[in-house]
Amino acid sequence: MEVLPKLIVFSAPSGAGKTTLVRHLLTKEELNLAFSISAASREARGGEIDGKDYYFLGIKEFKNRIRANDFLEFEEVYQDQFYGTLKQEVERLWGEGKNVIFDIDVVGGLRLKKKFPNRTIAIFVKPPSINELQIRLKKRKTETAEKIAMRVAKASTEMATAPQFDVIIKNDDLDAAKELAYKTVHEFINKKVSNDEEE
Ligand SMILES: Nc1nc2c(ncn2[C@@H]2O[C@H](COP(=O)(O)OP(=O)(O)O)[C@@H](O)[C@H]2O)c(=O)[nH]1
Ligand SMILES: Nc1ncnc2c1ncn2[C@@H]1O[C@H](COP(=O)(O)OP(=O)(O)O)[C@@H](O)[C@H]1O
Repeated sequence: MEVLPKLIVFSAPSGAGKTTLVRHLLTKEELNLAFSISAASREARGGEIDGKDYYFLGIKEFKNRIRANDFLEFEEVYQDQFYGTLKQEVERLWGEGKNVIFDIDVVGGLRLKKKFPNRTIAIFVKPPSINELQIRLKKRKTETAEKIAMRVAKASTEMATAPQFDVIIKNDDLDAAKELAYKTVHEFINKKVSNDEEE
């Protein structure tokens, strides 16, 4: 048993606070984390940088990469909007000796856990209520009313997957959620686990 680089997965309905928690953990050098940059089928929007925010592949290239079996996991998260984790991204970060942290949807998160059961901790971020999700998304001002409605509509199905995760962090009081996230991740990355890469 060794202390191998790990996968730290944060999944949640949109607006629950996973990006906020992931960003907080990335500031903690002792956790030795690197963010997994996902591939997206859409083009970059203003201000977004290819290879930093996402690898913006475009739909044609994304589908080619699916056919080439280049993804560890991918999902059509919203209609015609594909997101996925490229195998080479995780290999790149593990090659640097980093623990890889993911901000991905619930289906993708559970898929990674199944692929690497020992090396992954799957964390579900639970909002106080679905109503609160809507309030947070409105306040965030990054989505149109239509997009918010689409995300909120999906939230109940996503909430139902929570029991399948290793840990549920309720994000009501943000400081308490940050503290629990830190403690959970710190403990897991120092744990000795057997290699399950082939499973
Ligand atoms: N399965 C999967 N989901 C992802 C991945 N990357 C991002 N997502 C999810 O896709 C959804 C859309 O992301 P979001 O940042 O809200 O949308 P954006 O405005 O297109 O960047 C969120 O639920 C993310 O967690 C990935 O690599 N795999
Ligand atoms: N505990 C909290 N209380 C109030 N607002 C929060 C809390 N956690 C996050 N937020 C805010 O809610 C919005 C959604 O959080 P974000 O991290 O972007 O969620 P996600 O990545 O899950 O979509 C952001 O504007 C964030 O600042």
